Amino acid sequence: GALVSMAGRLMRRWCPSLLQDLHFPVVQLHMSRTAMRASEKDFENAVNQLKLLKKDPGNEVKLKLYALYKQATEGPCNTPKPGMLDFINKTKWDAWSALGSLPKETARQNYVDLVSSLSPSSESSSQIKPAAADEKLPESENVVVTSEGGITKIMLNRPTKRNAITTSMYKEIIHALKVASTDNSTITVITGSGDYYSSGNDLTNFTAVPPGEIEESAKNAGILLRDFVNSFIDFPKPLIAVVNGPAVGIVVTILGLFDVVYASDRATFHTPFSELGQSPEGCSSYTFPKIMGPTKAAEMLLFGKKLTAREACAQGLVTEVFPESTFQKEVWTRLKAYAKLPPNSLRISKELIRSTEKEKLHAINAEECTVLQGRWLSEECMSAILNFISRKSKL
Ligand SMILES: CCCCC/C=C/C(=O)SCCNC(=O)CCNC(=O)[C@H](O)C(C)(C)COP(=O)(O)OP(=O)(O)OC[C@H]1O[C@@H](n2cnc3c(N)ncnc32)[C@H](O)[C@@H]1OP(=O)(O)O
Repeated sequence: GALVSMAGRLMRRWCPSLLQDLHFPVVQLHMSRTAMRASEKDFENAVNQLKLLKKDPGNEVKLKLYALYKQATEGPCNTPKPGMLDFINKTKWDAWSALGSLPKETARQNYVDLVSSLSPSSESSSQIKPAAADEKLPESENVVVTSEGGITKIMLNRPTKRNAITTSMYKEIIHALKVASTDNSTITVITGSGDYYSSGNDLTNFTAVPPGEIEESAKNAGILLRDFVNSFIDFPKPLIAVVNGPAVGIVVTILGLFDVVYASDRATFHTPFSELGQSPEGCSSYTFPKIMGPTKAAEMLLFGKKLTAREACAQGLVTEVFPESTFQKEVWTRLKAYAKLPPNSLRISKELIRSTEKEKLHAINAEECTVLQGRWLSEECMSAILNFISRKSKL
């Protein structure tokens, strides 16, 4: 005990030197610039962007940046572990080593994402604006965004297609979340219009691709998916899913990134990835086993077991189930009360609950997108999608 407390005191005393030390990667990166590939341009920009930060991001973030930088430029940590009393180098070594075999490309991307989350626009939005008159946000036909009474509601509005999400809808949702993260609202809600919550990815997203552009298109879809999921990982306010009906694919997998999930007893939860020749996304390969245990998660993610709302609630994926007849009334009454809570307190509490996982989630998201990109080019996936289009298969 005495040794630990002495170590703590020394660590606190040595903190300034830890901070200085962590600037090291920036310098080293510039020395090795010529060795970079074109795809590393973003990484280089991120390093430059970091130097423009006005606010010190704190030791914890600097340590993460250090570890990601080392992983991105040198790969997994295989240097000898510094001695017990070499606190600073041991802390840095631990952070780098904790990234395990994270691919260099993923580390680079995570570094870029982390720096972008620290950018001046994020800095200035760390405080919620004082309450002002309720405002109407720009609307599109398929993603309808409204803001009223402290609640920003993002509604998937393509009921004739079971609210399947098109490429432009992904972009609209990303934009809506970005706006909601700094608007006057206290909480943000995602829901669907009509009978379905959403049937997930619009399977025709992949069918309008000219031959010869398939790989490029899979790459772009991977980037879009990564950005989409990142916007949920980073969303700073309480995020609530109001699952009004059946939910399929991506809209189910990202539920692990929501703070609260309310479901009608008519809702079902289905992740048919194997059937589609695909693999899990939305960080579900990590969040589902964590939420429901590995064997229940495997039944859903590997074998596409469809859960009823009550089963999903018993597994911890859903917070509470309401009878369809009173679903909207009960849920919205509750949400209106929650939206009256102090917004800054909610945001700070969410940060406490979620911050320790953020970096890991970004890494998992990047990895899942890389794997999926490969899956989309596979024979298994292409024929599953063609089967759906030609109506030979329905879930
Ligand atoms: C950036 C890329 C990210 C990729 C990662 C995401 C992965 C996923 O989300 S995987 C999950 C994909 N979703 C599906 O596989 C669902 C496919 N849909 C169905 O199986 C069924 O449509 C149903 C069970 C959801 C509903 O069945 P039913 O009530 O009988 O309705 P219909 O099948 O007649 O559908 C009505 C209408 O809607 C169209 N539609 C439904 N879902 C989709 C979809 N996911 N993609 C494209 N279109 C969809 C369906 O084609 C019908 O259209 P019309 O024939 O024009 O009426």
